Amino acid sequence: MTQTTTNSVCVFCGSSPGLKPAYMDVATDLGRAIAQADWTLVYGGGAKGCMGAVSAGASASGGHVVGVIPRVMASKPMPKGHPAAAAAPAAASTEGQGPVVANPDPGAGRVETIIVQDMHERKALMAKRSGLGFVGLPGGFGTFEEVMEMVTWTQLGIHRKPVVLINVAGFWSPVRALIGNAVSDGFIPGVNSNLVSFVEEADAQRAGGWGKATLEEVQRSNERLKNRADAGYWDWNESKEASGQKPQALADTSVEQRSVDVRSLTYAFNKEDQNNPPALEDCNLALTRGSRCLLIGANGAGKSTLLRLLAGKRLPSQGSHILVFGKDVFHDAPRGITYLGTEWAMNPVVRSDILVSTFLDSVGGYRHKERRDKLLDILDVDTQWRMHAISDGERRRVQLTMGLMEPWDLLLLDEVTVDLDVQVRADLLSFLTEETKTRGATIIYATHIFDGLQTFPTHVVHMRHGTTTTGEPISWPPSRSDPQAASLPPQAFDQASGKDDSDDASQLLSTALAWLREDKVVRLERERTSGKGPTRGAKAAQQDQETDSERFYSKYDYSQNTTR
Ligand SMILES: Nc1ncnc2c1ncn2[C@@H]1O[C@H](COP(=O)(O)OP(=O)(O)OP(=O)(O)O)[C@@H](O)[C@H]1O
Repeated sequence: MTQTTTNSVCVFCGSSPGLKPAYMDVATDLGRAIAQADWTLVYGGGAKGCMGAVSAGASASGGHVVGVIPRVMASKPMPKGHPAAAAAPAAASTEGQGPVVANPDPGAGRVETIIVQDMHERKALMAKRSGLGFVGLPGGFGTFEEVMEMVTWTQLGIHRKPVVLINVAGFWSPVRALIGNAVSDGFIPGVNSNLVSFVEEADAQRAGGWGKATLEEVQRSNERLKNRADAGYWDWNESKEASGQKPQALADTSVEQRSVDVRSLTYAFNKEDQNNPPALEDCNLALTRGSRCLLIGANGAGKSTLLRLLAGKRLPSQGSHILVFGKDVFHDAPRGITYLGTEWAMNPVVRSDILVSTFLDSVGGYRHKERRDKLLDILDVDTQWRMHAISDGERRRVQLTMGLMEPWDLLLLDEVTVDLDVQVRADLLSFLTEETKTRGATIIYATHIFDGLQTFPTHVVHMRHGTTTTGEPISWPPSRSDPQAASLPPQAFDQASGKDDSDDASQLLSTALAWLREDKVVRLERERTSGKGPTRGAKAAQQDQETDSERFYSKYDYSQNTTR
């Protein structure tokens, strides 16, 4: 059974416009309460009706909002017959100008959109991202179906999370009556009737609002379920293991079995600076021993920052949780973590006139002769080179020999293969794969170069704007039975990938390309809705005032008179 521990709650509700003000007010209040409690709101990604109100309520109060929306809804105008199309027949869906939720009021919060292929993937992902449980506001068929399926999954043992229905204006009373009928006629065991609970007007008055009362009920029901030994009929992981499939999630492995366990990780370079968002926010990453995980993300997505935090080089914000082999990396660092980053080559010491053999011995090469010699062969290093008189690629090979000589249990690689020639890179990747298979070592590798990597990773993680986009890493090669795979673009499953401008693209490269394009669209949309306009590119530059340097150089621009 899988259980995510982050404080997040998933809200199902209607997205039709023109709903009763009472419903809209409750939705707004719920969003606000979620933000104030510092929980993440996971919802269906719509901008109208209760959906729009709950997300606007949360983001206006500075909350973190995650919208999950199928691609077709995110990119097409409202179809005929949809209540929203009747309200504004000429307008394209605001759920969808581009693959981004057009939240009408992004407020101070962080609105994030995850595009999925279909409704099934949406539901699976929302279920996964909901840490504490599900809340049902008034809605139509879609809402009925979603809340009932989430209850069914708890009854079946697929997850263990409560459903709380907000009974504003008695909207859900018929459902309560229906459950009562099903219990008395023997369709639902009596003990399971409270898998669904209801928040009433009196609860709202007592708690000081519908939102607060609902959050209290979610917590109460969550605790109740946690302590119920008999909740859930079957063990789904057991049945997957029996059929030879890998268990889907790591959440059930003990902390000691995991090599890496990052939960709700947040980090700001400058905590005082309120204008800049943290470099990392709500990152989650859990791996078992022997995993090879690729971090994929655009420049500035937060890959290096995450790797440095994992290496214990920086102190994460309070409430963050980084364990490596069950130990806190900053306060109780475990042995066996090796971090190799690009900054090493900038250090003047490694550019001084020193013999490579002396250099390697100075960092303990003599203690690991066998591994050192193996690496000297793989990386094709001449021990008679002098560090100040070698190429960047050669210096990188020395760094890798040095860093990999001592056996490591967790290797954090930050783009250090960038200047290796293809043969050395391929041999190195084989060596690393072997290390994970024979010694159970774990590797996390951030790179922008995907050539020859298609078969390397066991997992991939997408980082977008400082956060991981899935609660757990996505298994690679991808499998449709992995719930995390819902956030992969279709190219990931396309054996004949390579149809776009990346000629000979592997599925991995096509996936990375699709993700990064989507990330850019999300960023541009976020900039547009924030009212700040573009912050990068020519348009942003045009908005800048003429600078002092521009004035200076235009005055003394001798290049105009120079013959080229
Ligand atoms: N020393 C620093 N001080 C302040 N902000 C920083 C610092 N280093 C990085 N950042 C910011 O943190 C964010 C994440 O940077 P990071 O280096 O982790 O990204 P990355 O994904 O590794 O990018 P790249 O692919 O370019 O290496 C960026 O927005 C960056 O501007």
